[in-house]
Amino acid sequence: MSDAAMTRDADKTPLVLEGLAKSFGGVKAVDDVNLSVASREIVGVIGPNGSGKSTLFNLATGTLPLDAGRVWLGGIEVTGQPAWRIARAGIARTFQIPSLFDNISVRDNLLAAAVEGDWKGAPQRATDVMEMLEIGHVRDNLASELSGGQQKLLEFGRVCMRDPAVVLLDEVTAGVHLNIRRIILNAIRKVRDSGVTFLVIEHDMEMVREICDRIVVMDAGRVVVEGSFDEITNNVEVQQAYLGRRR
Ligand SMILES: Nc1ncnc2c1ncn2[C@@H]1O[C@H](COP(=O)(O)OP(=O)(O)OP(=O)(O)O)[C@@H](O)[C@H]1O
Repeated sequence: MSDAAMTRDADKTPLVLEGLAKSFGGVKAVDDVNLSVASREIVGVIGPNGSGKSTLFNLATGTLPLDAGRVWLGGIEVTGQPAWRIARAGIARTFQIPSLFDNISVRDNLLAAAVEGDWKGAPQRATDVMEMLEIGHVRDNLASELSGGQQKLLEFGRVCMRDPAVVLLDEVTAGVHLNIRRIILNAIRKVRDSGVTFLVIEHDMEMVREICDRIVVMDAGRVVVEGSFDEITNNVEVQQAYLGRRR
């Protein structure tokens, strides 16, 4: 961590986003978003296409530079730091399209993720992760030989190998077979129970209902509503956001 890093001893909240903002030309992709995610909480981020969900993830992980705002991980400010350094501070993410090493095996993909994160006990952890995600039978296959769903499992496995405190999942179950969806849901719960905090972008409302403790709804770059599944599904503003009507 650089000298510029600041600590907030009183607040070890795993993830705090304060006033995040990002515009592309005239489009306010993320517009003054504030969000705290508590330890072991699974928070869902939903909203129509183009509402700013992926941009929010890119800002939180340092993949995109912020126009304004601050990011805190476990009480340590990481605002403005490069993505690799923010990753080392304990945040890991998946992408809508898995980013794997195509030409090495499943097991080596997992081990490579540990090299980037925490190598301690990596070979055993890789075995445990493959068992949890039910991909042990393809351990020696190249990543490029996997089905789309297996690639999603492997990407989630790579996140687990980094031993993060906070995980950001970007539509991790989109387009996968029901069986793979079940494996991912169970794995998320198991990893959460081990002490990890999740922020998940999800279009699958059934998954949101099953797994999220709290849901934030984005529309046009802003958080419009926050609450439980029942609260947000009964909310008029949410219905307006999804139907595309503006106040
Ligand atoms: N690199 C970029 N350059 C220009 N505009 C961008 C860029 N990335 C995002 N945008 C715009 O910012 C807005 C928010 O996009 P973003 O991808 O964050 O939304 P999203 O909620 O993740 O959408 P989806 O559900 O379709 O993935 C959109 O208007 C989008 O066109």
